[in-house]
Amino acid sequence: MRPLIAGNWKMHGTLREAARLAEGVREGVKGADLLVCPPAVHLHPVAVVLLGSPVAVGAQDCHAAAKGAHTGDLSAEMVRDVGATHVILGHSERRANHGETDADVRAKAEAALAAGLIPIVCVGETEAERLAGEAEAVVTKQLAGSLPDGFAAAGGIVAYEPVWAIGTGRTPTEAEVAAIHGTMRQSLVGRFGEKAQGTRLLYGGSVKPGNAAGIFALANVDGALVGGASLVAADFLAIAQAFPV
Ligand SMILES: O=C[C@H](O)COP(=O)(O)O
Repeated sequence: MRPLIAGNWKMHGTLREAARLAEGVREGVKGADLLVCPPAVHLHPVAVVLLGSPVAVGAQDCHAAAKGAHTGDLSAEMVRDVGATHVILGHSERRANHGETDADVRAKAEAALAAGLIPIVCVGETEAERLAGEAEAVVTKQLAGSLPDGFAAAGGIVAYEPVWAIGTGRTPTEAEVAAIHGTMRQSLVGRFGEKAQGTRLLYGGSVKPGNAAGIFALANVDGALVGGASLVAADFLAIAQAFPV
């Protein structure tokens, strides 16, 4: 399957910096499918910069409701309307900072699918859970609770992001990544059937140009969700180039 390299810009940058970063990615794209996920206020201008290019645009969150009295929130339809095709859901920063549960993430993913957006649902264990030997159980439970029926058929994407690897420069060993991704594939195929063999499983957490090739060579790793390194166009593009195509 074609790899997807997604950049999560989180809460960084001015409008001018977002536009320049998008231009840099647009100028260097080749090979893998690329996606950039700017802050919500930059979604539309970044989508305009990337119009007609192979680089897709995604949001970092959306509300579960189609509309209503939800001050400060954005519906999946609004996100779609301004040019996004994807939405990251259930990132550990939202689970931790906004108390999002698996049920919340599932409801948001349902809203995303209804609006024609491809959800990228994030799962991952904390360091304490990893040390307790619970990583695979935690991830399996998060997948079961966070993914709606129809997720695989609609092209939904899963990102495995161990919480302790995000922004820390630390990563699991390649064997640990391969083990979790294999478990996720099994779990998805068990629930959704053979079509889940085609579900993209991204790895996220301190992916850099220097470690991308080793991670991408692993079975059941179909791309990456990149944070810090996606804020520098050359680094993001170098990560994309590391995928064996
Ligand atoms: O969504 C992206 C992840 O949280 C990874 O962030 P990072 O590459 O800065 O570790």
